[in-house]
Amino acid sequence: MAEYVIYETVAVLQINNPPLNVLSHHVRRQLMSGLQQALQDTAVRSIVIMGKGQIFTAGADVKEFGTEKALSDPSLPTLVEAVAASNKPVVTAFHGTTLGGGVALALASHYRLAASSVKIGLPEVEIGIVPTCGVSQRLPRLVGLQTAVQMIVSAQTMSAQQALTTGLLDKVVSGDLLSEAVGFAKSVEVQALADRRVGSRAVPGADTAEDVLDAARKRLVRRSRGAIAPLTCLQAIQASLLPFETGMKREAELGQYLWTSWQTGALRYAFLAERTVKRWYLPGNKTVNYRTAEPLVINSVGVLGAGTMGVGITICLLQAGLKVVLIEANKTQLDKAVTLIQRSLGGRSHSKQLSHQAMQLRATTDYRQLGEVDLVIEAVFEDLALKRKVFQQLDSVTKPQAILATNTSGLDIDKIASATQRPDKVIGTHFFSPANVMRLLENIYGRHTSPETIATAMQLGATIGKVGVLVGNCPGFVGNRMKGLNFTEAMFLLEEGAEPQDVDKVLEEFGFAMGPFRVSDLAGGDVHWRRRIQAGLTTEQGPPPNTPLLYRQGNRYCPLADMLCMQGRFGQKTGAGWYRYESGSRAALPDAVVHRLILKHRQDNGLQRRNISSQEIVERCLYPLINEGFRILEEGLAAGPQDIDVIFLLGFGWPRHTGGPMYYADKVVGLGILLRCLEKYRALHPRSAHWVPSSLLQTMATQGTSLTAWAAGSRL
Ligand SMILES: CCC/C=C/C(=O)SCCNC(=O)CCNC(=O)[C@H](O)C(C)(C)COP(=O)([O-])OP(=O)([O-])OC[C@H]1O[C@@H](n2cnc3c(N)ncnc32)[C@H](O)[C@@H]1OP(=O)([O-])[O-]
Repeated sequence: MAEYVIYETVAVLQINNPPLNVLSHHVRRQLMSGLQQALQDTAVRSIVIMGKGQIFTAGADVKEFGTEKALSDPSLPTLVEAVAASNKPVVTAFHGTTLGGGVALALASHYRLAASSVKIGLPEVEIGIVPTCGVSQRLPRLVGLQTAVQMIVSAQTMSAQQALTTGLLDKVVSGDLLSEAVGFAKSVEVQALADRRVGSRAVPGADTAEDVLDAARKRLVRRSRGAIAPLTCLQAIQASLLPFETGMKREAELGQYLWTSWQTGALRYAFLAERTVKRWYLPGNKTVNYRTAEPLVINSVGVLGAGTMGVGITICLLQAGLKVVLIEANKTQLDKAVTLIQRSLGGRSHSKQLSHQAMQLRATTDYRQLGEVDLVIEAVFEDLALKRKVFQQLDSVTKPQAILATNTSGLDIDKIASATQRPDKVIGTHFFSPANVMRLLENIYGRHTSPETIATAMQLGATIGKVGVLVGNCPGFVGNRMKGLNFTEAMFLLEEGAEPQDVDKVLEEFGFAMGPFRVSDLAGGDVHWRRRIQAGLTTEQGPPPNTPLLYRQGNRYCPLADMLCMQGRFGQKTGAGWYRYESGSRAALPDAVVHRLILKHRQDNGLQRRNISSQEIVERCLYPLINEGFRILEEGLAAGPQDIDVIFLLGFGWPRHTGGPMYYADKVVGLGILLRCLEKYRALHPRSAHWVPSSLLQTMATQGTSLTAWAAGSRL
């Protein structure tokens, strides 16, 4: 609701809709009625709009979008325009965070005030909408095109000080916001309003406008990769150069265009899915869930292994204010890691000027220092025997109630847990590289993992600013199990006629930041090669004895990646992989050596080259992965499609504007079309088991059920 209080001649309207003061229908109704009351009351000479609680407002109510409530009177545009039309001065005073619709109210007001700690932002582009309600028209008039583009198109938040400098704020206050706002409102009661109305101003620096917009357009064309919201938002900003009323009409048209696009639905879904997965439960036993399981309190964490992952994990633990004991047997490696960690946390190594966070780190080669930690994250080399040995040691040196987590990217959690006397306290915490940057934490429970251990790992994820997704135990877990198929098919496409750069280009146009071959070169081809060797699919010298080159373990197999690794071409780190890299450069250059290797491979094995369309590349690379997602749901390894989608959005660079693989299949491709496509490729490639449609997909496609509707019904 919104509260209405009078302070002498000032009417204060306070939004009170905890926790985030979103501008839901009942809030808008009360704000509107408060505004009307203040306008009618002759004793009132000015109006303050502010928020109660933690923040001013998180903006429009995203959960109302698509429902009748979003349009019910007063809609947000109606409320905002009523504020703009007020003939008494309106002062908006914000604190905490002010997003979207909150900024719209502020821009329509005559004055803007904020607490010094405020963060101001326009996240609309991230949920695929234009910042309407006049934001795209008023903001450039107030702060200029350059700043408006930065705020609207890149959704960057602004500090109070920046907002003051750019002219978005009239004043930053450090005292009590309510009394400051009331005092300020009183001081402007006699001021004329005409030039305080942002809509009546001209955009400053209009002579350089085209240059600014052109530069932004070029940047966006390069970066948007199929997402339509950023360029549409830019068009709305451009309309601010027109007379205000014309610009408002254009803003509304562009807003409607985005609103009705499928991408907006996908982005809104992604926003909500990231929050839905926090409400975790065991797919096979819903009684074990975020409500019934209590996490342990974690104050100190041990990290075992100071390689790239160990360092990244340590940084995010320290950043969250936890104490960390970092263990590494190799002293040189340990020292190197400490320097990296201190540098990243802003402290200087070997000086007294270490940041407070860096001072919470104890780095040692001595395992016994783990005796007092509450939880250990093991990040040693990806080798089952090694990890089992390490867990045996951890079991003996840590206190009995400590949780033992493994940062494996696909090894069997139960096999690791069985090396200890406390399998109930063993869990997988799969971080993604770089661990201090990537927001995903794939948490994997084993057969014996206790609810308390799961709750603790999920809570730890939230503490360190990650989105934790809980999944069951299977080779590769959810992410790598699905992703592996994408690369498998990408390689088959090389056998049939494509070049690595063709496949990468199509998938980058689809929206991925990098295609599968560039990703492989970045990650290092040797990582998966070792895994294939361990799985018995290949050897360091080539195919295992008596194995056909193009078939392994009953399935079609492409040996091209193995051939590259046998030549020491591991990707960027060796200067060559699927591409070649000039010294010091990360630019992937097509390589004649790879071209000849593929050509020879085709010739040697009688593989016919044909032209492969972009559509086929998308279908071949993405549909088996999606089919595997259905299998994962069928096997009860993920609670719902949202969990899978969040893993791909946050861990694998899946383009957000498509919602994630499962949403894309359900809402963009259509389950019926997906099923027919899988069947078509199954007939063409009978030796690839991943084309066999999952029975869950078959049932849903045949019954015409929507995956998202099915999931919404089954979610806790
Ligand atoms: C200008 C023209 C038109 C206007 C357009 C707009 O304003 S568009 C809107 C522009 N605004 C945005 O895009 C808002 C973006 N929001 C954020 O960035 C963050 O929520 C935060 C920084 C405000 C708080 O972070 P935090 O980590 O403290 O909290 P958290 O993120 O975990 O969320 C807690 C709960 O609140 C829920 N919820 C949050 N916002 C909204 C909302 N607007 N609506 C409804 N619900 C919302 C969220 O789903 C979750 O619910 P659950 O799952 O528990 O049922």
